Amino acid sequence: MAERARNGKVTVVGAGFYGSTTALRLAEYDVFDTVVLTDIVEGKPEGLALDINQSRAIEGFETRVVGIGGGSYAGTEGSDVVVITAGLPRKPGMSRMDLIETNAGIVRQVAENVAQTSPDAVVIVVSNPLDEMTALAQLATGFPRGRVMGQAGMLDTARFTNNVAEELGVPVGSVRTLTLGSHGDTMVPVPSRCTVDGKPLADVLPADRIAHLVDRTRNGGAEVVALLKTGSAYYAPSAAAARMARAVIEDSGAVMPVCAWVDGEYGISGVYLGVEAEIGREGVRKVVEGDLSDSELAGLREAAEAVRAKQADVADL
Ligand SMILES: NC(=O)C1=CN([C@@H]2O[C@H](COP(=O)(O)OP(=O)(O)OC[C@H]3O[C@@H](n4cnc5c(N)ncnc54)[C@H](O)[C@@H]3O)[C@@H](O)[C@H]2O)C=CC1
Ligand SMILES: CC(=O)C(=O)O
Repeated sequence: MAERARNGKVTVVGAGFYGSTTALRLAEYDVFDTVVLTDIVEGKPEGLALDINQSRAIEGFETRVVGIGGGSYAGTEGSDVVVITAGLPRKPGMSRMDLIETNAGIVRQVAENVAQTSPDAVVIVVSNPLDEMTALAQLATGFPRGRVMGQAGMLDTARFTNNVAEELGVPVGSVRTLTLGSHGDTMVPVPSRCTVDGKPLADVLPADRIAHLVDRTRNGGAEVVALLKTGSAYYAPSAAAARMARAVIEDSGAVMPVCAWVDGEYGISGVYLGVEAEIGREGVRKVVEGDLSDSELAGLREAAEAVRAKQADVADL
C-alpha cells in the first residue's frame, strides 16, 4: 500500500480536556508528521501522548504524538500550527468573561513563548473569553493579524446545525447553518443562511421555533456546562479546532466561520470577530462577506462594538 504523505508539526498547548481531545483528533487525521501536546503539569502530556501513540496500531495512523510537561517549549520549535487551549474552563453559573483575568495571564505567557519558538506558526486560540484572548494572542505574539485566529464559529455553527436537525428529526448532513459574531452574549446565529435539504429554514419551521433554536445555540456552551457540573464542552470544540488546523496544514482554502481580524467587511473595521474566512497555509487568506438580513447585520455590528470595547482593554491585562 502506498505510504500516505504527512507533513508539518502542530503544537497543542494545554493538555486538559480540550487540548487532549484536539491532539487525538489531529493524530487520527494522519496528515501531520508530529503532534506536540504540552502543559505546565509534568507527566500529564507525556502520559497522554504515550496513550495516543499506543492506539496507533489499532486505529491505523502513523502521526506521532510527543508530550512535553513542565511548561517547557523545548521540542515545540518550528511548529507550523499552534492551538492554544491553556486556561481555566468555566463552572456552572460563570460567564466566559469571568475567566478573563486568569486566562489573560496564561494566554499572554503562552503566546510570548510561541512567538519565540515558532515564529512562523499560524496560531488558533480557543481559551476563553475567546474573542478577547484571540486579540491578546495577536498582541503578545506580534504576528500578522491573519496568522492569529480564534475558534468559536465552527463550534457555534455545529451546535445550531445539531439543534435544527434534532428539532426536525432530520440528518445533520441535510442541514446548513451559520453563526457569526462573538463567542458570547452577542453571538449572531444567522437563520437567513440556514437551509434544510436546500429549503430555507423559514419554509420548514415557524418563527417562534427558529427563535428558540437561535436562543439554544447562543446558550449551547452553558447547556453543556450545566449538565457536566465541572468543566466545559470538549468533543465538539476539539472537532472545530482540529478542522481549522487541518485546513491550515493542507492549505485547503476551506471557508469556515472563525474569529478573524475584520478590516472593512460588513462596514466593520479593526476588531477580531466571528466571520466566515478562507483558511490556508498563511492562516486567514481573506474574510468572506456573505448576505445577511438587516437585523442580522445590525446584530453583527452590535457584536463588533461589544467585543471592540473589551479587546481595547486586553493590552492592560
Ligand atoms: N473557544 C471555544 O469554543 C471553547 C473554549 N474553551 C476554553 O478552552 C480552555 C480549556 O478548556 P479545558 O481543556 O476544558 O480546560 P482544562 O482545565 O481541562 O485544561 C486546561 C489545561 O491548561 C493547562 N494550563 C494552564 N496554564 C497553562 C500554561 N501556562 N501553559 C500550558 N498549559 C497550561 C492546565 O494545566 C490544564 O491542563 C478554557 O479556557 C475553556 O473555557 C472550551 C470549550 C470551547
Ligand atoms: C466553553 C465554551 O466556550 C463552549 O462550550 O462554548
